[in-house]
Amino acid sequence: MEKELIYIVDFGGQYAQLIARRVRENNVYCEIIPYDEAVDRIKKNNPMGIIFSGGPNSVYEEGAPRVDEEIFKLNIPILGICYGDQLIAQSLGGRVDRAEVREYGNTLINFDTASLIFKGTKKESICWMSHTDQIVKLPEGFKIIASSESCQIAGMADEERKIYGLQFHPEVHHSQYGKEIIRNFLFEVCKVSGNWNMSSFADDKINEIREFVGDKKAICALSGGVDSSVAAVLVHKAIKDNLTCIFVDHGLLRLNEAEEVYNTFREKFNMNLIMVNARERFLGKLKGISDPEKKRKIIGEEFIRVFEEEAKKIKDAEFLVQGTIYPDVVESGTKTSATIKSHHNVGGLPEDLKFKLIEPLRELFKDEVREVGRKLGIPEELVSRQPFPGPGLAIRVLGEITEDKLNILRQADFIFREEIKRADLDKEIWQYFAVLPDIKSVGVMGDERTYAYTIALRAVESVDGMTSDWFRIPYDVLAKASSRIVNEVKGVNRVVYDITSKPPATIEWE
Ligand SMILES: Nc1ncnc2c1ncn2[C@@H]1O[C@H](COP(=O)(O)OP(=O)(O)OP(=O)(O)O)[C@@H](O)[C@H]1O
Ligand SMILES: O=c1[nH]c(=O)c2[nH+]cn([C@@H]3O[C@H](COP(=O)(O)O)[C@@H](O)[C@H]3O)c2[nH]1
Ligand SMILES: NC(=O)CC[C@H](N)C(=O)O
Ligand SMILES: [Mg+2]
Repeated sequence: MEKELIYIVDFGGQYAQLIARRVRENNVYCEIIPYDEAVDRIKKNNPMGIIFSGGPNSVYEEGAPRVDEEIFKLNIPILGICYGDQLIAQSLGGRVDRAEVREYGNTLINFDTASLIFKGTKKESICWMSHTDQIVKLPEGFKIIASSESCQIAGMADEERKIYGLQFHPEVHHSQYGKEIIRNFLFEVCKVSGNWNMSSFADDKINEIREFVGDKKAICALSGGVDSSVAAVLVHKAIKDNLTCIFVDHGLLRLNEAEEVYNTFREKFNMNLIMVNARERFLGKLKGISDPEKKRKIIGEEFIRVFEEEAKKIKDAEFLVQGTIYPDVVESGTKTSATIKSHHNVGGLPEDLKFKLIEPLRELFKDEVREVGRKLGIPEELVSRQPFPGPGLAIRVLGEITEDKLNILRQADFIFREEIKRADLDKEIWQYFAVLPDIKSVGVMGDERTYAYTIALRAVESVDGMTSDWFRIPYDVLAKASSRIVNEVKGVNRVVYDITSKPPATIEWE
């Protein structure tokens, strides 16, 4: 069966990944590509449709991102959203200007329901807008298909050439017929059949990897977490015993984690597995370092050095498999998106990396990775495991890392996790852990003054880790955890609960 591909050209829009979601939800495979590689990749891979994302720039500014106009001559349907819409207009001879009335949020829009892209919608619909510019002159061959009170050209189309532009955002949850519009573009305009799903994703990747690796060998950075386990099983299906998994104990794991991961993998999977004790070298390199980004980069590099040493012991091990997923990539910063934090496996990689990387999950979100894992038959307890960041406790001990602080955090974290489990909340909460902020405060214990550490507890609900809210843990569970931590962990005299969503915070503290 021919693979149906949709490309999303990213102009730095906040919602580029949401567009990808919406497409995949329709059983259509898609990838997000940077605008300056768009034409080359489109010509090479011949997608059935192209979606231009929104973006923060104004198309008429100097240096604003654009695509080679050849893209409009390739005879592939295009849907432009917001910035993408404006770019189509400007590139094809229309005009874009600053709008007199800017529109943000809920806006009532009139659709021309005769247009293919609005099939099955109603004439009046609430859509989500977020723009300061607007199209003031249509390009030749286009007609208006949507208008709002202050934006006459809220939608335009050249139905013959199958080029559509929308000023509003159909990809966001709040746009009333958003899903229908995306579906119409895919099925009515691009004529996809929707034959893709997570099983075909896995099959495709397995074939691709088998071809890519040939009879060489690969090592897999295995953490025991969801992403690397799914990646390992996928690659193992492709190259069997030519894969060796390497689990690094960097001294930043949780209480008993190293043994648990090692034993689970030995028991459940029939794969080559090596555990490396690299505690001293990681902690040595991190000594005296308190800047979060520096810590992340040191860890990223040290991981690779360990993998290099291990790879030397295996003949022809040229490939490195990592369980990188899309949020790791965006948050590490791309050409168009800001660096929020350098995930060790992306932004923390050293420049002189010699391995050829295999990252089969790089385009997916966490919940999609879990779905792939289930399709591959990975046990549910592993697939639904809560995420644990590769840099481990290094980014939960704020400031300088010491053995002493790590031990305090390990014990507190263990108690918190135990109490969550006892309260039967472990399946409900997306991620939960303890943090050791670098602060001491005064307390009184047994009539004596104490001056000791504070532990912060964090628990969040999320779908994909991109946004999250703090979990409303019942007070009695918090009370129990707090009292146990202060009583059982020496060096702690205060416990606080983090009640911030993401954004504006992030899930981890560093
Ligand atoms: N201790 C480790 N040993 C070897 N590789 C690791 C280790 N920790 C992380 N990695 C590598 O870095 C990648 C990113 O780590 P990350 O924690 O995001 O993913 P994960 O552990 O696979 O899944 P999860 O997000 O569920 O914890 C992993 O997929 C894995 O390839
Ligand atoms: O592989 C990883 N390497 C990292 O460097 C890293 N930093 C954060 N995380 C995990 O990613 C999700 C989002 O985290 P943040 O809101 O803290 O950015 C959360 O689930 C975090 O635990 C990491 N995973
Ligand atoms: N959300 C967007 O794509 C915005 C596009 C453009 N920067 C505008 O303000 O109109
Ligand atoms: Mg992990």
